[in-house]
Amino acid sequence: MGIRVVARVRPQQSHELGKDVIVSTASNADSEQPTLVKIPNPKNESEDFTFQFSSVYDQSATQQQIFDNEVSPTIKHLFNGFDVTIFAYGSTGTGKTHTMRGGKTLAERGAIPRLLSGIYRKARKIAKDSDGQTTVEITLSYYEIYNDKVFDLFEAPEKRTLAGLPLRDNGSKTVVVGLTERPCESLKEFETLYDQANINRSTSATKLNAASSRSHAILGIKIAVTTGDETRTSTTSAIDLAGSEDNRRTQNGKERMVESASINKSLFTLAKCVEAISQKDARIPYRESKMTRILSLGQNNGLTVMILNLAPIRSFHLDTLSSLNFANRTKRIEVREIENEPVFKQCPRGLPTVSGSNIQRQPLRPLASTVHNASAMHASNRTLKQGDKHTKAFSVYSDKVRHSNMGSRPIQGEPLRRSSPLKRPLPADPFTSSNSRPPKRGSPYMLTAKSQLGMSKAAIEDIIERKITDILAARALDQPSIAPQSKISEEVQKRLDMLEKKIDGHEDGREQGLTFLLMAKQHAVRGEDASALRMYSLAQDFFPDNKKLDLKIEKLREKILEKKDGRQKEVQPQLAKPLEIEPSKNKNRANQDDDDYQDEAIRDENYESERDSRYKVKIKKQRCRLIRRPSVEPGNEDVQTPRTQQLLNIINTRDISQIRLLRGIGAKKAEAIIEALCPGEEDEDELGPVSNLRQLGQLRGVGAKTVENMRFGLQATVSE
Ligand SMILES: Nc1ncnc2c1ncn2[C@@H]1O[C@H](COP(=O)(O)OP(=O)(O)OP(=O)(O)O)[C@@H](O)[C@H]1O
Repeated sequence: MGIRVVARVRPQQSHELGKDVIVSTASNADSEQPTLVKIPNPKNESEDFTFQFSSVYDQSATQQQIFDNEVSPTIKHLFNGFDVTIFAYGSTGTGKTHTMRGGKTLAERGAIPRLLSGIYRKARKIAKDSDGQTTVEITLSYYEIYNDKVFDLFEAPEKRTLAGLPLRDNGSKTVVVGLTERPCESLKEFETLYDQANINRSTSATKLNAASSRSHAILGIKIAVTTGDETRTSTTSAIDLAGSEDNRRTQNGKERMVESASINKSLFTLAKCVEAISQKDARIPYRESKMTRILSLGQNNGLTVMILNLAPIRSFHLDTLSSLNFANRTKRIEVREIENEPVFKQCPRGLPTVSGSNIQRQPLRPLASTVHNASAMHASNRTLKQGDKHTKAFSVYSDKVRHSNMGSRPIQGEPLRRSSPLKRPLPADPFTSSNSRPPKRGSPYMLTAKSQLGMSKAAIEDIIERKITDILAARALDQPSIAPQSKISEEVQKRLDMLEKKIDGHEDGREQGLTFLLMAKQHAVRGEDASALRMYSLAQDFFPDNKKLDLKIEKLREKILEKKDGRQKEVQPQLAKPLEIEPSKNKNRANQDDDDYQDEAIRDENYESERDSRYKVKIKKQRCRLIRRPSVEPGNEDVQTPRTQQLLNIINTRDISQIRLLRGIGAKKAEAIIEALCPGEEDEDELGPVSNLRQLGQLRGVGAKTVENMRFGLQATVSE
C-alpha cells in the first residue's frame, strides 16, 4: 500500500491579501476532485510545474471536507486492527496545526478532535451492536520531539529531564520509554486532556508565524477492542510536524535558531529517508533523527496519510516547491499492510525482546512504475478504464510537456488489498513461535564474529547505535541490557564504549558541524551558492581535515567567482530534480537574494551570518580564499593575544550563559566546562582561573579543536 499524499492550500491570511497568489489547483479532465497543484517555475514564470497527488484541496476547503475525505475513512481500518499514521507536512505557517488541531469553534475543529469524535462514536456503536459483548478501551499518549529530544506532553514541563525520554525498538515499532498512557473515556475528557497538553507544547512567535510550533507533536490514540478473551489493539498516530524554515526570512534569534536548525535537520533526514527508500538503498537513515525513527515512514505496517500543507503566495515560492518535491517522492513509498495480531487473555506472554528473530520491519520498495500510490481506502470504487495507460507512478511535469503525459495519466489507486495470510510475515503467534522463523539477515544481534569482520563501517555504526539505544532504554527501565553481550566482538565493544561516552555528554562539535552541512546542502539545493559556501565554511571548523569538504568549498568558491565574472553559463538549478528547468533571464526573488549574498561574500571584510552573529567567516577579496586558522600547537598556547585573553576572561566568569555563546559550544559542552571548572563535592577541588590555552584545552570535554573554535569565534579587537 502506498502512502496517500494529499495537498491542501491554505487561504491567504489578512496580512497577505493583495499579495501575488502563485499556487493553483486543477483537476484532470476526467475527474471532479482536483488532483493537481500548479506553481510557476521560478526560473521561467511563463512555465508551470504540475504535481499530482491523490487529492488536492484549494483555499476554500473546509475542515469538515478534509476530515470526511481523508481522515474519517481511516477509522474503520483502525478498528479492523491496522495502525494508522496521519501527518501534516509543510513549511512554517502553511497550516499544519490548523489542519491537525484547528480552532475552537465547531467548524474550525481540526482533524484530531474530529477523529477522536469519530472513534468514540464507532466504539459506542460496536458496544451497542454487540450488546456489550465487545468493549473498546481508548488510551492516549502525547509527546513532542523538541530539539531532537522526546518530552511527554501529559507531564508538566518542570518534570522534564534534560535528556528527554529514550526510544527503544520493540519489534517493528519504535516506542518511547516511560511515556504516560492515559485511558480516556469520552470526547469531553479528551478535549480537556488535549488542551492542557497543548499548553505544554513548545510554541513561539516567529516572524513567519505568530504561533509557530517549535516541535513535532505526536498524539497516539490506542484502541483495544475486546471480545471475550481476545483483544486486538491498534494505534493511530496523528502527527503535527514542525515546519521547515528558511532562516533568511525568519529573522530568528539565537534560541529560535537552535530550534530551527533542529527542525530543519530532522526534516532533512526525513527527506533523506524518502530519497533512500526511493533509491532502494539498503540503509535508510531513520536513526539519524528521533522524528524519522518514530515516524518510520514506510516501515509502519498500516495506513499512512500525509497532508501536505501549502501557502498560496509568492513569498513561499521556493519552500512550496521544495515541499512539493518532497511530497512527490514520498508518495512513491510502498508499505505492506499488516494487521495487528489479537492477543488472548489465557496465554500470557513475555515482552517481546529486541532480538533478531523478532524484528518485523518490512522490506521497503518504491512503488513499481506501473502502480499508482493513491490510497487503497479511497480507491475501492475506482476502476481502470479501458484504454487508460499505466504510466510512471509519480510524474511531475511542466505544462509544456503536458500533452504527451496527460494521455497516460497515472491510475487512481487500487482496490484495498485486505491483509492475506500470505502477506503476513508474522507467525500466528509472534511470541511463541519466534524460534521457527529464521533470523533476519544482518540483524545486529544475530551476528557471528565472522560476519562482523565483513561488515561495512556504516553497518557497524548502526549496530552500535542500536545497542546503545537499547542499553540506555534498558537503563531507563531499570532492566538488564537486552542485547546478548556474547555476540559482540571485542572491537565492536570498544567502539560501543566510545560511543556510549559520547552519548554521556562528551560529544565534540560534530553535531553542530553536521547542522552546518545540512544548512549548506539546503542552500546548495536552492542554488544559493554563496550561502551554501558560508555554511560549508562554518562546517569546516568542525571537520578541519575533511578533503571532500575542502574540495567542495573550493569548487563552490570558484563557481561563485566565475558566476560573478559572468564567465559561467547559467547554472542548472537543482530545485526540482525530475524537472527540466529552462534558463531564464528574469531573475526571481531567490536568485536576487543569492546574488546579494554573492556580492557580500566577496567583500574584503568579516561578515556576519544573518543567523547568528557568533559565526563569522573571513573571505579574502582577491582569491576569496578561506583563511585557515593556526592550530593551538605546543608552544603556541601561552601566547596571550587580546583574543586569547578575551576567551580566558569569558571562561573564568564560569557563567554558563556567557560560555554558551562561544563558537562551537552547545548547552552540553558549556555544562561540561562548568563541571570541569567547578566539580561537585565528591570530585576534586575546584580549579583556579584558567590562565592559558593549554590549560583550557586540557579541561574535560574541551580539547584543542574546541579551543581553536572558541578563540576564533571571537572578534579580534587588535590585529593578531
Ligand atoms: N485552512 C485555513 N483556514 C484558515 N486559516 C488558516 C488555515 N490554515 C492556516 N491558517 C492560519 O494560518 C496561520 C498559520 O497556520 P498554522 O499555525 O497552522 O501553521 P503551521 O504550518 O502549523 O506553522 P508552524 O510550522 O510554524 O507551526 C494560523 O493563523 C492559522 O490559523
